[in-house]
Amino acid sequence: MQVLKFGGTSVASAENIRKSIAIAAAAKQGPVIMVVSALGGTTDALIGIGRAAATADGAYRETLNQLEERHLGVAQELSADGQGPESALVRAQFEELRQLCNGIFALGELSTRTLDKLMSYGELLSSRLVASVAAAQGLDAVWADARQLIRTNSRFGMAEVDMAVTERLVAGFNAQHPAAMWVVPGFIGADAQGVTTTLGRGGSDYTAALLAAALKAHVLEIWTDVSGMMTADPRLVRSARPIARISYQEAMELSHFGAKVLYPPTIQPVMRRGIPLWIKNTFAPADYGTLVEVEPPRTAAVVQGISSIGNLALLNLEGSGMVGVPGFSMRLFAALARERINVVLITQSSSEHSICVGVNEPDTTPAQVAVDQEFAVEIAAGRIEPLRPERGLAIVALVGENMKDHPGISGKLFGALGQNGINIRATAQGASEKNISTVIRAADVRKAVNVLHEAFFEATGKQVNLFLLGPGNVGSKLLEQLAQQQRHLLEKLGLQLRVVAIANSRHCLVNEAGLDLTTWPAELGEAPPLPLADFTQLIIDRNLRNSILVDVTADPAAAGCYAQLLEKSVAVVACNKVACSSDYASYARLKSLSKEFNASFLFETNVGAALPIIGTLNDLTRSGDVVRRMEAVLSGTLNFVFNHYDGTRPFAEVVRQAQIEGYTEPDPRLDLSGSDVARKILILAREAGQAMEMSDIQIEPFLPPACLAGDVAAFYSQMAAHEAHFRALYDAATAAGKRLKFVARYADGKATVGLQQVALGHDLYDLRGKDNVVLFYTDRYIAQPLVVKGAGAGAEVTASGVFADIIRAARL
Ligand SMILES: NC(=O)C1=CN([C@@H]2O[C@H](COP(=O)(O)OP(=O)(O)OC[C@H]3O[C@@H](n4cnc5c(N)ncnc54)[C@H](O)[C@@H]3O)[C@@H](O)[C@H]2O)C=CC1
Ligand SMILES: N[C@@H](CC=O)C(=O)O
Repeated sequence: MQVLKFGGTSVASAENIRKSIAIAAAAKQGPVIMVVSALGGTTDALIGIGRAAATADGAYRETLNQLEERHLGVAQELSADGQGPESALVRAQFEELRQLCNGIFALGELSTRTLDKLMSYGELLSSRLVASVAAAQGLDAVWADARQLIRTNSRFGMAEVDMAVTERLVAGFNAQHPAAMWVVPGFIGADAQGVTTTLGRGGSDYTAALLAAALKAHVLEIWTDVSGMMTADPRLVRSARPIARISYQEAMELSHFGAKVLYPPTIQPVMRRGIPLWIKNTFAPADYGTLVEVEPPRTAAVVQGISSIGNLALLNLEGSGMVGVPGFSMRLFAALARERINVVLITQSSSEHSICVGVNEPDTTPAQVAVDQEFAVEIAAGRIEPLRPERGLAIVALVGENMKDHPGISGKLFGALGQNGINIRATAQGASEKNISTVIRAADVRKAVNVLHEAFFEATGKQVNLFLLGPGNVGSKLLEQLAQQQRHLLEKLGLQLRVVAIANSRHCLVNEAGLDLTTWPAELGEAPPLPLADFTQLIIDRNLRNSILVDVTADPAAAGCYAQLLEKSVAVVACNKVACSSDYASYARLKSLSKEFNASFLFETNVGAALPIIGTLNDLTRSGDVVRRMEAVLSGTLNFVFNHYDGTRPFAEVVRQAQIEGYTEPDPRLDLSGSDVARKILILAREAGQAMEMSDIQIEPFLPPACLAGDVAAFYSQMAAHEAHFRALYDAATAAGKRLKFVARYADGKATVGLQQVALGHDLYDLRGKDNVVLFYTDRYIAQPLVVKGAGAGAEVTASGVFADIIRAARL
């Protein structure tokens, strides 16, 4: 004996009905019971018709005609010569329906009893059609009226089944009709008086389970339009995949919490009898689907699925008067039960100071009224607060029986949500540890489910969403590197980096699915402008998981956006030095926001481009070492200039070459004035633990003041005019057998930057090209410093440093 249930889409057209009959006819373990739903969309249409008729809206007649046309169309297609009994059958059913609706119209009333009768026609029609066609195909098929098989009470709309009577009725029918195939309407039953009832929306699954249990079937198959229960809602998570085998308990948890594939009450009757339940796809019958059974083989999967349900409200009952007083919970739940309000989730703090329950959002106001009435005396006496509802929430839950043997699952769950700025309003976990539920903002559901799916199901492919400001010299190199390394990142690091937005000061290009990193330059030129504030808001509003702002500008305004983003747990990676070298309070605030909101704030390239200078300093201080002194060459531009200037070419020309080769700041006066080096030593001192300000750095300029008096063009012409000054500096150093180096020094909370003649043998003497070097003297590195040295400027290396920070932020 095999019970197969076909859902609304599986019988929505003549073609689908033929497919479904073919599947049932091929069933190996006959006899077969086919339980069918109404043609997709019929039940909603019938409800609409009934409501219209009850409110004297004559339009119900037209809708009824349309519904009849649809059923007649299917019937005609199904009957071989267009003259089969199916059309007459449909007409007869619609004649009854018309009379019923006219009665509703005349009375102006639609009781739950009448609504059940009205809705039953959907399944009565579909099942009669299927039975007739199956018989016409030569199958030994009979139509079995579920109202003579499923006995319920008279709770119309959601009738409860009397299993003992149902089993007797099913056994009696079985004895009288030993046909190879029964076709049964799902969803409906009848009470002791024979009045039609319904089992709740989705109840056809339940009908099938009841019959399977009554007949002790080998298997119950639910044929639907998806290939089984998925690891998450596929409308939310593109990479969701079917779960092959799952326990009854897990299936129950998943179906209760939003996996719409299965009507939750379905599992209980088959579980009681240990009958396997197989969810299959009518449109892809070769797919394995999901097998729900007593004890599925143990796999490595700890979490089987992630479920989500929206439209939730939390009701918070709080007050000191509750502590240690028995009976408060009982009164709360009794008050809700009296209003027939379903409690979806419960949590209570161990202090007993508050109880929090989750209810369906539409129940919020009735719940609030009922509870405030119940506790009116205590509220008036100030012993408890009036009920505080919070709307706009949702539940996201992890489901899996193996969770109970694995520590760290909750930690991973909370960590993944926390890193993405998703605030958890309440949690619930039963002692069985099959389900860990979190209540979050409804607006965060998509992000949360994706983040958790990545954390628990996707060993490779964490999606990271980048928003890039400033595709200039460094930024465009970075985009080039990202494009080249995408495959490597996915294969080796399991990172799927997507650039969602690129903005320069004139245009902004956005694509949530990820921009094409080969065509962006042309597309950006055509893209509309987007003010910086709107760019920041775009990042927040898109609310994408693992979002990172990559600031590759030199703009103070861009740096001004970091705080707002960190507060939303959006990570910030910056080679822009403005934020870390502005006033100490702002720098410290960003560092603390990064900690508080668990979002990386990384800026390794602020000093020495991609050289691991800040990382090394952090490693030293994190392990308890104390930086006493630093000596450094921190300007790639100045090192390049003084390494290349020997009087044979004008000084200004060498500076211009440094700019063309991409070592200078967008404004080269910052390099030549020493300000850029001052910013860098300030950042190092701060990272070493000193609360220093820019005004604490002593800058010893070597440029004649006239060079900095005008704009960049004047800067170049003034340098040319002061060639003799630069020549004299060079000649003096050479005469002393020394080299010119622009040196930064930090010791005892004080720092200086300035041009110096460095003698042969000094650590800074032999520093080539655009290299940087930092010598750290610490409590552990006393006589011999820890030295970091290498290329300290240039678009390629800087971009690679930003890239490394992005990877760090992504892997947090
Ligand atoms: N070149 C180097 O060796 C190193 C550079 N850096 C830093 O890299 C940053 C960028 O330098 P480059 O690429 O050479 O400069 P760049 O001038 O070539 O590029 C800057 C880009 O930022 C854009 N931009 C400016 N304001 C913007 C805004 N409000 N919104 C969006 N885009 C904006 C500009 O349109 C331009 O595309 C600077 O902060 C610099 O200090 C850091 C380490 C080394
Ligand atoms: N302009 C800077 C670039 C890196 O910060 C330099 O020359 O060092």
